[in-house]
Amino acid sequence: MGEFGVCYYLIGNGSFGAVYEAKCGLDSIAMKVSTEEEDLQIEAATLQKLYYSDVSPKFHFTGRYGPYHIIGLELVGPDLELLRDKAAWKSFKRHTLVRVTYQAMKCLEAVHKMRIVHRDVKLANFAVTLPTNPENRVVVKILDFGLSHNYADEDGTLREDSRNLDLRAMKYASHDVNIGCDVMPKDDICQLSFAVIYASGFDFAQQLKLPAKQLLDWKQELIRKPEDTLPHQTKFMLPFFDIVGELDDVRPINYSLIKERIQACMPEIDVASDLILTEDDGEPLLV
Ligand SMILES: Nc1ncnc2c1ncn2[C@@H]1O[C@H](COP(=O)(O)OP(=O)(O)OP(=O)(O)O)[C@@H](O)[C@H]1O
Repeated sequence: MGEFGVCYYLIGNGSFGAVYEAKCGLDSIAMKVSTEEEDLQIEAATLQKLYYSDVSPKFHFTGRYGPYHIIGLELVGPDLELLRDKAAWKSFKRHTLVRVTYQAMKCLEAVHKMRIVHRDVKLANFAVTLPTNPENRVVVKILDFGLSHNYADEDGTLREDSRNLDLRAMKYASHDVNIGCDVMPKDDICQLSFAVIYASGFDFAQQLKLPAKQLLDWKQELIRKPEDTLPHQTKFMLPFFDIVGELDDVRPINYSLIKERIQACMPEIDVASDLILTEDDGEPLLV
């Protein structure tokens, strides 16, 4: 119990801090607490830019407590890593996977529209909203802008990141980032495609343990020949992987076409239809 009768519960742990739920009566918010001032400032500024896009938790305030920097933000529900972990066979069902991919793609589209690259796209950095309606409908939101970067000015001039982060060693980075290229929007989408493979039940953690060269080759093959490289449980999403493989840093990204391709992965359902957060044996289940 903290000041003013506020209760704090730990809900997430990160590399440099933690995320708490702060509960005061019926009101709850999330508080992200970190020792990394610059990353948190960038995150706060990015969340403010994205406030009206509705693809990230709403920004409430920033503050400081001793050595800790704090962001108060909208509390969301479970993240996709946890939901995958709780799902049977540690995989989303196909109809859930295509809807999740569609919504995650919409998040990236809104982020890129602001000339921001996220650079840390993974299941743990997407979460569903808290259900506030009787049908438990939820939407996917994108979290954690600590590594994000405003990569271009309004006139399109590319901007350097003064933090000089070396993202080459990031195992789940895209092939191009691993070989030293700057992260551009297509690399966020490529990281999303890895998250999709993981969400389909593939043991991606094991894949990441491959020697660096082998892992790099696999990523390249995924771009060149997704039909031969995709694990069997993700093959039905070939139309999506085909278009991800065609993306480059020169031509503008056609987000509508990518969303059409996600729809083509499962024509029998509407991929833009609602996700429902329900429970199975007391565990959260996304359908
Ligand atoms: N607004 C929020 N509402 C509820 N839970 C949240 C919220 N933001 C983050 N979380 C939870 O906390 C976890 C860690 O959050 P986040 O990724 O922002 O922190 P981080 O310190 O940057 O983590 P990492 O270093 O692992 O990337 C998330 O995976 C999610 O489970």
